[in-house]
Amino acid sequence: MSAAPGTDRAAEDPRRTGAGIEARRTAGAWQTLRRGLALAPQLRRGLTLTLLLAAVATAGKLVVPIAVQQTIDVGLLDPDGPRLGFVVAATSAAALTLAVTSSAQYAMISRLVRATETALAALRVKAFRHIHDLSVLSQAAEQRGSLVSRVTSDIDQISRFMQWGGVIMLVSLGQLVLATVAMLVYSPLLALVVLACFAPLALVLRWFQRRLSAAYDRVRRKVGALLSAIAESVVGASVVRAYGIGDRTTQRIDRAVEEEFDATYRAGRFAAGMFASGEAIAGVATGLVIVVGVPLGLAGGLAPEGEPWVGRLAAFTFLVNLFVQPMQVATEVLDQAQKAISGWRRVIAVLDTPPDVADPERHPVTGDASGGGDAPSGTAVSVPPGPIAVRFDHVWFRYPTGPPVLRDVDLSIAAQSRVAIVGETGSGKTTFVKLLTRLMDPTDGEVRVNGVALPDVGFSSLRRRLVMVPQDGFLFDASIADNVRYGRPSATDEDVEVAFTELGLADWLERQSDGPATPVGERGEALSTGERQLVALARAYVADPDLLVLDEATSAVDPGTEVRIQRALESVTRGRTALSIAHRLSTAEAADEIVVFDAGRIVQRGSHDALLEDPDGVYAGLHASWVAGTRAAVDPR
Ligand SMILES: Nc1ncnc2c1ncn2[C@@H]1O[C@H](COP(=O)(O)OP(=O)(O)OP(=O)(O)O)[C@@H](O)[C@H]1O
Repeated sequence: MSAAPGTDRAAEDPRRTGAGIEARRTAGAWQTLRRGLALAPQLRRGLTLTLLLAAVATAGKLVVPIAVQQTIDVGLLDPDGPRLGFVVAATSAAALTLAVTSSAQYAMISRLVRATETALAALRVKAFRHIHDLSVLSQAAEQRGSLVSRVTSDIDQISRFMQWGGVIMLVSLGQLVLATVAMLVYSPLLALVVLACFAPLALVLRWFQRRLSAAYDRVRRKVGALLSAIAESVVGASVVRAYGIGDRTTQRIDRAVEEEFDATYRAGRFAAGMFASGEAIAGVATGLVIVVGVPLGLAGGLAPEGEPWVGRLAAFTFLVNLFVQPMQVATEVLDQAQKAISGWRRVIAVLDTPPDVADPERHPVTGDASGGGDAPSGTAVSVPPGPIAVRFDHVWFRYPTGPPVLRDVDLSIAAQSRVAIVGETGSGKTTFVKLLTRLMDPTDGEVRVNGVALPDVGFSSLRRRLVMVPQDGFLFDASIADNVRYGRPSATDEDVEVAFTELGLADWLERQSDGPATPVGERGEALSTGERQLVALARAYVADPDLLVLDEATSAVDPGTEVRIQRALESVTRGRTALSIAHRLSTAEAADEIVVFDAGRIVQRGSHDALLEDPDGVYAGLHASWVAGTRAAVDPR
């Protein structure tokens, strides 16, 4: 053996370890935003025009206060009497400006929505494809499920911020600056009064926002708990009924509903408090503006000597409102910005995790499995045509968390031979076939098909020529025919029926209520375990691979179905290289060769009869227990 078998390339890769992912999660906000923008270039497209429109929309906010001031001071309170012509001109100009700025706002928001949705849709596709590629080694199926939901909610968070928070942030900031400048121009003293009122509000809002943020976190946790309580009770409905634990399950759901209600109500109260205090302080500030402004105006402190000041005071009350709005939303927007940045961080961390098993068609085999590279590399090859021969060249494998489970497996399998893989539970059989079908890559050594190393083979060629029928033969919630078509999407109804006939299952198919169109239910629940296997075999048959890998189901089926499965297996493996993980004596007996695994090593190889000649061998032991098991099944006494 050339390299230390305990060295797991995947597990040692710093990009894939927990520490590596954690480091990326704590990357700085600026760095994260830059990476985020690089990953979603559509966000930057046309951004200059969008920002310009935002500036126009924000400037428009000053139209009303200025129009009010001009109408009163210049139009109505002119020393020579009201100038109605000016009032009409001023209000018309204001209306026109408002129409322009509202259109600018509409255009800005729709541009922003289009840019973010396009970018985030592309990001979603990229992230989900990548999660799919992360495959079996580092994650169990459930972990992948939670990764999918995490990425979904992270991207939603980013989208919410980009479309709502981002706009508000831009407009609010501009609004705050404009309102402050306008107030300072009209009256620096009154402006100071307003600023003094809002200083404590900033503190109050910060306090509310902290609590609100914690309260919303709690709501999210409670919603999660509620969903999992409901999902568990639905998925495990049969166990709940079988053990009569319906009451306990209902109580758990009731409790979860109550806690979710409490959390939401509490968060709602904080939000109400936050907005109410903003409104209250705006009211106080407006009151103070009047209280301080009127004497100030009367004393000539609001306008130059001889000029009217009432309009300025009225305009001030509008400016206070313009000033308070950004203050009210600022903390919430900042909170959203934080969440969006941490969402970006997590999505980037997922995208930066190199796939355990990279498709050379999509991820170049240059050692740079950066995860983002979708460019065709041109290095992918196809499995050479003809029947498939397999070579395991001193293969070692260990899962990231444990000791080696395959040890120096060195094996050649001739094309078109039928091989049964046998061994005690946990001896490494499933791991062996996962390496053959490239669900995982060896820690050390190499697997080749027709002389080509598996990592060089493009997935499209690999999946066409090598098919694995897993133990549970997963069925989708569709008809029997549609499930079979997953093996070859172009298969016609006739092809499907021919497949069942060829496998000796025509009579079974006919007996189904609606023939090939019979729905199988969720996960195939409307069929028995054995029947699900029959459909899975028909699916493998229409896929017409050159190498078929079967993980035989361990669950017992009735003798009639057992005979059908054996017959179907016999047909489906004919003329192909076939490897079966055999849990049944009959499968082992029918094989051309049996490979016996024990504690990760191949300990015996040969035909059934030859292997039985060694009474102390592992195979003889397995055989004895099969025979005993079969006898017990026939005669349960
Ligand atoms: N995802 C995993 N992570 C860590 N260890 C694993 C994982 N999958 C399997 N193992 C371990 O690898 C060893 C071999 O497992 P494998 O599933 O290949 O055995 P098997 O011979 O197919 O068993 P069975 O007949 O029960 O299916 C076992 O010790 C198992 O605990």
